[in-house]
Amino acid sequence: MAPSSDAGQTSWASLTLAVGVGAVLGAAAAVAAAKTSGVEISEFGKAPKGAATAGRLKPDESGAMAAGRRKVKRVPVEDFPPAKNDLLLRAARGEETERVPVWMHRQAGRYLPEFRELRKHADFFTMCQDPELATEVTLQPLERFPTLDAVIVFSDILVIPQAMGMEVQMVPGRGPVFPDRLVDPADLDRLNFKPDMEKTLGYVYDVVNLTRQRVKARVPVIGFSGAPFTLMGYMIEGGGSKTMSKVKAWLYCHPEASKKLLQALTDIIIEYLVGKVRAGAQLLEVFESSGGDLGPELYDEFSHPYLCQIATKVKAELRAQGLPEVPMTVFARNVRHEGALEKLADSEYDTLSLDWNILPEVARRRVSIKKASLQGNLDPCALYASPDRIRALVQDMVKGFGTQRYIANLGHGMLPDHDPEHAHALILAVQEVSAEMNKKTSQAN
Ligand SMILES: Cc1c2[nH]c(c1CCC(=O)O)Cc1[nH]c(c(CCC(=O)O)c1C)Cc1[nH]c(c(CCC(=O)O)c1C)Cc1[nH]c(c(CCC(=O)O)c1C)C2
Repeated sequence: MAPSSDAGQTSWASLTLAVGVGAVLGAAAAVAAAKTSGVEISEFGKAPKGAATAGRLKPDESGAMAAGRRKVKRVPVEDFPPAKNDLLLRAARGEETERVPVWMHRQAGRYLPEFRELRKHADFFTMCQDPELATEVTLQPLERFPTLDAVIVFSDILVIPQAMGMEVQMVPGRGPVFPDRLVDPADLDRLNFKPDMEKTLGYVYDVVNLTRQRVKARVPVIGFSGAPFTLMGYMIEGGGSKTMSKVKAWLYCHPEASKKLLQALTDIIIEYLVGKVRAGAQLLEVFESSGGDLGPELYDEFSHPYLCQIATKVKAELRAQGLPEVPMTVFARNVRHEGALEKLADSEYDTLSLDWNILPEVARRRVSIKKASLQGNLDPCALYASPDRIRALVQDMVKGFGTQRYIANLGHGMLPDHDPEHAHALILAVQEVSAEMNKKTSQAN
């Protein structure tokens, strides 16, 4: 593909700029770090022959691009020490915790000035594809909030449609855009249903592995994927959508083609997630962020079975390959119709992540503590409140969920205009309030 200078597309100039900034940011440090951290720097900045511009990569090109820039010497997963702070993993597995672990969806992102500084110079997908940059962004929240209980690897759910051959642009102020969305079932022929994971998404494995090296066992590293229906939604809508009318039209008019796509996505996601564990991920989260756009019948037919398949098959595959059997979380946003949470609790997911439209005590009543852990669910907009008010809201939330089998988080993600100090207030409040509650309970017993 020739370099393009169309409006809204990244040009060679900005790619060069991004690469240049990477060099400026990293040059001396990266060379020094390379010697100690297993990163090999190979021709950083040299675009491979025929490569697309950043953010517009085709499958083969993205692998070549990442490989052309930097190679990470991956440390085998069995050589990593376990996390010293393993509260998140214990809470997910249903083991006792002395306090509630806390992290935030989208904690590595635009509300952090240090993220925005890097983002000024680099296209979003360039950042995802550069292991040094992506690892740095992944660790930024932990550097700022040292008591945070987990890091989530910086990437995006839309790297899977890219690996299947679709073009995705991240347009500032607009979000993801697919210039050639899937219009009708004949368009499925354009997709690669069996992409070579290492070639197309090996750069994500590099970020996972490098993060695990750099986090130095302080906290667990979370890997994630979008769920099949959520990804299908972006691929057919061509970006975010309020009504989801195009993708839902597919479900009603082309159910068989829809299932063909959902199954292909499921198979890819399974392989992708297993690969993340092989690279070092210690917990996996599956984001069905668009699940609530389906009514109960559509959800039961087009989302739930694929979500379950992912958990069952990822765990079976981890066992078969002798990889660590990591806990899995599902975030089925706005899915709470009768029976839905109960069914997810019966699946192989260890944790259900909840949005803020359900009271903590109601969720805990519906999901037996014997069956699953819960994660969530503070309204992200609550972070606009004062730190004192945040603390009071956290107190209610932790009381509602209880301190065991519970992971505090937002009901969705951090927003770009959040004040990082308010995120800090959330973290500290969860940790102090829950430790205090546990102390009181043990004294009472
Ligand atoms: C920081 C960021 C991300 N994605 C996007 C950004 C902003 C990009 C920018 O700087 O322009 C674009 C980006 N990516 C997406 C969107 C559209 C949806 C949205 O606006 O929330 C945008 C703007 C699509 C996307 N991307 C993601 C989801 C699922 C979770 C959710 O519902 O929020 C979805 C739906 C997952 C995601 N995305 C990201 C992470 C990183 C790790 C972390 O959580 O800190 C994760 C887990 C990172």
